[in-house]
Amino acid sequence: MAAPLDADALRRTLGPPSGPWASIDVVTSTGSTNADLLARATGPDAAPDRTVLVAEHQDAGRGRRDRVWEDRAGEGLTFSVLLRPREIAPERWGWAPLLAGLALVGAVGEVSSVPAALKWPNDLLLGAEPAAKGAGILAEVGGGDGGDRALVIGMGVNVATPAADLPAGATSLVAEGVDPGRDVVLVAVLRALADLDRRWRDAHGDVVAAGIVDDYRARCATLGREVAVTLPGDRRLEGRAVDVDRDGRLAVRAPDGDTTVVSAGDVVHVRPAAR
Ligand SMILES: Nc1ncnc2c1ncn2[C@@H]1O[C@H](COP(=O)(O)OP(=O)(O)OP(=O)(O)O)[C@@H](O)[C@H]1O
Ligand SMILES: O=C(O)CCCC[C@@H]1SC[C@@H]2NC(=O)N[C@@H]21
Repeated sequence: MAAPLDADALRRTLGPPSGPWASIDVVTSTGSTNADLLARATGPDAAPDRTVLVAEHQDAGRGRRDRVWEDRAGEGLTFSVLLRPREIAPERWGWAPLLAGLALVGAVGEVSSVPAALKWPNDLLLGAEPAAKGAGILAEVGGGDGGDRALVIGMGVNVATPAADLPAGATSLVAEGVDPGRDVVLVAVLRALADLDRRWRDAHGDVVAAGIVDDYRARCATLGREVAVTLPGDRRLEGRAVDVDRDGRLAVRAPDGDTTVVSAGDVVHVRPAAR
């Protein structure tokens, strides 16, 4: 097992006092860091804007649609951030997982030369083609409808997990031949995410004006590909992924030219279309 993450060292590295992050805590084990921060979204001890919670291990890590997120203590990086972007109307918060994806892809590029790209809506792909899933993102909204509403963005990154311990279809930085250290990856992600969050808030959530949509399109491996999108009720949509729009939705053009736009919250699966 790699060295445990040291919260004091992380705070020091991010600068006084922890850069833009209000607090950074590391726990040895928990169910889910997303669940923990959602529980602290509201109430007398509500977590402040820009709270970070890292777990060495989660025993109930979850992905989209209540899927399981697997990690092995000391090998993966599992953490969540709680944001209260009051400058942005909650209708625009759907960009959160895409923003986090941009932070991940930027951070991996900074700490390694492993090819990294985004699979819309919430996966980071690592390695040469065919790339595999190296990280996943789960964004959830907590708190009430009022001023205590909060965004919780969780990320699971396969850093030091050996290939043999990974679930099918997954990879890790170590499996791709580099071991930058979980602390180094975490600091790079938190710096990148803080920058993107600042740009997002400064633009009041206008991702076009902030240049965030263009950045996302440039890193999105889904665009230009033939995809099969499964929607609730076993509905299926096949065609070429042609755009990610200002609301973070994917536009899919069917062979007959009809274009359908799908939201991240609606999709069950996005897979390469069978040829
Ligand atoms: N450590 C891990 N690394 C990579 N993948 C994981 C890990 N733990 C769980 N998974 C996979 O991630 C899935 C959840 O992610 P998501 O809901 O994005 O589905 P997906 O399989 O990545 O996407 P899609 O079905 O659209 O291809 C889980 O069902 C599981 O298969
Ligand atoms: O691939 C997915 O569907 C998303 C996976 C998200 C996993 C992270 S690990 C930290 C945070 N806590 C959780 O329970 N899930 C997210």
